[in-house]
Amino acid sequence: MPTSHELPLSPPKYLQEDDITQECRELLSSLPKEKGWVASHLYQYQGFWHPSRQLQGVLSCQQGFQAQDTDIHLVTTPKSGTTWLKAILFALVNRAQYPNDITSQQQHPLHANNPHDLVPFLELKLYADNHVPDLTSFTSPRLFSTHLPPLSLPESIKCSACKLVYLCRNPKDTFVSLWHFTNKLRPKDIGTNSLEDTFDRFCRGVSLYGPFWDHVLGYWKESLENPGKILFLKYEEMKEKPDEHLRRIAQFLGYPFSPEEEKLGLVDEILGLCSFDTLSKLEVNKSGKLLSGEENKTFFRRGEVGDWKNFLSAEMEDRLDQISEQKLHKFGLKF
Ligand SMILES: Nc1ncnc2c1ncn2[C@@H]1O[C@H](COP(=O)(O)OS(=O)(=O)O)[C@@H](OP(=O)(O)O)[C@H]1O
Repeated sequence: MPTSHELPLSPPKYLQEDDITQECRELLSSLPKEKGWVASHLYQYQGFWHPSRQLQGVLSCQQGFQAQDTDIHLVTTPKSGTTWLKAILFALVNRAQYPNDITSQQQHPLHANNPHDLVPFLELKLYADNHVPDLTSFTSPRLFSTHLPPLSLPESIKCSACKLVYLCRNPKDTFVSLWHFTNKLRPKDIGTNSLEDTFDRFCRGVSLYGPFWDHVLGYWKESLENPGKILFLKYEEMKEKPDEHLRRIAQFLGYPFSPEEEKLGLVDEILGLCSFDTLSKLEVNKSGKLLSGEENKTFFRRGEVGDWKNFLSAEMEDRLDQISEQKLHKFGLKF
């Protein structure tokens, strides 16, 4: 018998693929399947690619989640700045609750909690592992997050008056960020994915919640049709004029800054608290972990626009530009 210290460590939750229901198992066996970036496989469900554990969360939240009219949902493509916008939305919406803490920036919940713990993903946290979450402790407005494409959102999100803030990022930086992130999540003994191989899969749409272009286009069209429900944002624009965008988000959500708050410099306070520099240096984000096993530090890498230039060849750049042109330009969407 091995002693406890000789037992192999169980893999982090995001790599566990057994904890799924019979219903999900049957569904998986009927779906198109490709090699995964981190977990063994990705499955194509409702047109988008998911690892099995994630798909279980998708099914559970589609079946169980009941939206409320006052809910706020942050919807993003993976690696588009979700962590940043989670922090911003949390600080914005809860600013009356922590007024002095924003100013002193000492006791604010963002100092002790990773943004993913404050604004949980529906399918990756709350409904993961076929869990039925108790949401009674969430006070209005409830803040949730998801990477789901429009078609896969729980019906009640589509039907209720809740608001959606959508964030995406140019596909080149998105891919480079995703490549680094998924390589960090892979167990050491299986090694890293090559840039070329994963690039090809990204271009073919076979990536987490991919095809990237279908995701972005779906929400772009929805936001044009229903601008009061969906606010469409780009990481690059947020980086360029963060204060302007924070005011836009506040207005859209019905939490505009008052003249007094403007005078107090609250916009800059929130942006400072949620900046890459501040968040990435906090102890919780240097050494903490999410319940699902990802280390908090994996969500902070460089936080810049244009880092793709350090990784992609001219041919890769061309290929991504061509796909974007072909798929997005005729709809008036450019990166
Ligand atoms: N505060 C802040 N400001 C600006 N940018 C930030 C911030 N926090 C995280 N990041 C950068 O966002 C990238 C991670 O994307 P996500 O947070 O969307 O990841 S995830 O989808 O939630 O896994 C990743 O981008 P890259 O650095 O290009 O990899 C992070 O570094």
